[in-house]
Parts: sequence; structure tokens; C-alpha cells
Amino acid sequence: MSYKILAINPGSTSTKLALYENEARIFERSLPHTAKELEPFEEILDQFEFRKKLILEALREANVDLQELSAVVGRGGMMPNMKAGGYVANEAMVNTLREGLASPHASNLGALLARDIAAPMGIPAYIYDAVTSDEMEQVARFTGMPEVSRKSFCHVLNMRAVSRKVAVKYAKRYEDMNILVAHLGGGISLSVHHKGKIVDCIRDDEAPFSPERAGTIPALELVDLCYSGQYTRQEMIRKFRGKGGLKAYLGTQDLREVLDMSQNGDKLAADLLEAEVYQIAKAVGQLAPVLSGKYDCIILTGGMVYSEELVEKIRERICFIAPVEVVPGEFEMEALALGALRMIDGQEQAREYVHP
Ligand SMILES: Nc1ncnc2c1ncn2[C@@H]1O[C@H](COP(=O)(O)OP(=O)(O)O)[C@@H](O)[C@H]1O
Ligand SMILES: CCCC(=O)OP(=O)(O)O
Repeated sequence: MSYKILAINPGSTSTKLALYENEARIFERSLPHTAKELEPFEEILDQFEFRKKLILEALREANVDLQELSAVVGRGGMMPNMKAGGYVANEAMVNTLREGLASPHASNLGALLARDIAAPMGIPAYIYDAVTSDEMEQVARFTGMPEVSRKSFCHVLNMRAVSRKVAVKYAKRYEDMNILVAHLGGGISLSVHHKGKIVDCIRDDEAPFSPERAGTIPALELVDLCYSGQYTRQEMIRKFRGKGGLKAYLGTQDLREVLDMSQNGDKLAADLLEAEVYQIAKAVGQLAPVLSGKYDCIILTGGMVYSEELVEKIRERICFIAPVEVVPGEFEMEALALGALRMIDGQEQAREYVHP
């Protein structure tokens, strides 16, 4: 049986598309969106028609016949009430998104776009491994402020996809392994996978600073900054996500440029790289006791991991915990398509989303 799956991954600066025929990718396209193009949209959900039009144009240009599709799958957004795995992009999910119950992120458009493109074709629309998939243990949820409880929030889609790849190398099932994953992309998050479940994580707002995110900031100084009258709430969020990290110090979120700057004698760039390595290693160490140090492996993944220099410096500091596996880049499009394929052919049951 042959299935054609369209995968849609809306990111903050692009919408990625891929068409899969069973396990084989037959088309892939990244549609970049400039800050200027997105500026007129007050809310992320307002970008829906703009992105949909670009997607349909790109598919038309590539002669993709929508009638041949078997399903459409979008990146899962930030909805509450999610577990890992696949969901039907149903009406309850649309209502949750439209009512603003999901934390703002471009990935929230995934379900809406998938459903809208699938509906006229009479084919299923799914999302897979949403960012907010939450299977955390109770012990991991407490903070010292009763008003704030920790919720799971990480790069679930890529983390579970690379874990499955590494499981093949170890000739084991992902569901039988204990894995610590550090996703080191434009944003950084880390997670602990205990026999197929993410039982704890370090979210991007608790993490090391990243190319474009501030990461953990000492809380009292952050409070002072918020109340300084210098910044609006939106500006503070942008300082944290989008304009933080390497970008805030050096004006670029491109790690390759920062590596070059450091090699050419820029002291700040060199210091930041050292601090980046140090913080990433510390975050791995912070998660080591979650499974009492009993990990099959630690996986480093994401775009930053293309840098051998960075990887070797991190490895040196964390290899005492468990073997380190390096999987550069991200596999989100493949993970979306293969997830949808498992749901279509019945290997995996798609969950029905319930409005919170
Ligand atoms: N070959 C490379 N060497 C070093 N850094 C790289 C390389 N390729 C990408 N990066 C860096 O990875 C980061 C982006 O990671 P990526 O996983 O692509 O991000 P996103 O989270 O935006 O998908 C950027 O800082 C980029 O400069
Ligand atoms: C940390 C959760 C997911 C996320 O922030 O994704 P991007 O780095 O792709 O924006």
C-alpha cells in the first residue's frame, strides 16, 4: 500500500514542507518569512492565511496534486493536555488554539494548517509529538512558588526521532532505553527519556543560553528588569526568545559566525563559546540524577552539533555520565511524516484531543 503524506512545520522564521511517499521523501521546501513580512500580524494565528497561501503556491509550483494525498500532518503546538505521540487535529484542538489557550508559538499553526488543507480532500489531519507533550513525573513538577508548577516543554519531535534512530544503533527498542537528550538548535532544551516517556526536561526558559534565547536568568534580577519600566511585556519576551543569547551579545545567532569571530581573536566570542559549553554540560549534569545516572547514552542533537569543536568540548565534560551519541541537525519533517504513516496504517493509535 502506498501513502502520500504532506508534513507542515511552521517555525518562527519559516514554514517547512515535505512530501513523503511511505518512508521516502519526494519533495521538501523551506519557505522563509522575513520579519517585515510577519510584522503586520499582531498575533501568530493571524499569519494563518498568509502561510496557507504560500504553502499552496509552493505545492502547485512543485506539481504536487493534493488529490493524491493520504493525510496532512502539522507540527504540534503548545496546547495544554497533550501526551507524546500523534493526535487527530480535531475541532477541540482548533477551539483550544482559537481561544488562545496555547502559549504563543508558530507551531500552533501546524494543526490549523493541516486541518484546513486536509478537509476539502476528505483525508485525516494529524499533529505529532507536540512541544507541550507532558508525561513528567509528579516529583518534577514542584517549584518553590505554589502559583507556578513546572510543565513539560521541549523539542519533543526531534528528541524522540533521534532517540529512535540511536535505539536502532544500540539494537534496542526506544521504549526499552534510558536516554538523556540535549537539543542544541536556535533554542536549547534537554529531556530525560525513561523507557519511551519524557519524565523530566529542562525547558528553553530554564536552559543554557542558546544562539537566540536568553535561557535561565537569575530570578530577582529578571523581576527588576520587568518592573524597570524600560520594556513592555512583549519586549521582555523577545529579549528572552528571539533576541537573547549569542544574538544579544554579538548581534548574530549563527554559531558559525561566532566560531569564526572567536578564531579571529574576538575575546567576547571566545568567552561566550566557553560559557555555552560550560552551561550545556552543567544542564546535562543537572539531569543525570533523574535516572540515578543509569543512562544507555546521552544524545547531542540540533544545528549547533555540526560544530565538532563545540561537541568535543561538551563531550569532555559529560562523558563520565554515559556514552555520548552525536546526531547533528534535526529530523522533524521525517518524524512528522513517519508518525502520520504509523497512524494511517494502524501501527499507532491517533489520540483524540480533549478541550481542557
Ligand atoms: N555547520 C554548522 N556548524 C556550526 N553551527 C551550525 C552549523 N549549521 C548550523 N549551525 C548552527 O545551528 C544553529 C541553528 O540550529 P537549528 O537546529 O538549525 O535551529 P532551529 O532551532 O532554528 O531549527 C544556528 O546557530 C546555526 O548557526
Ligand atoms: C523548546 C520548545 C520548542 C521550541 O522552542 O522550538 P523552536 O526552537 O523550533 O522554536
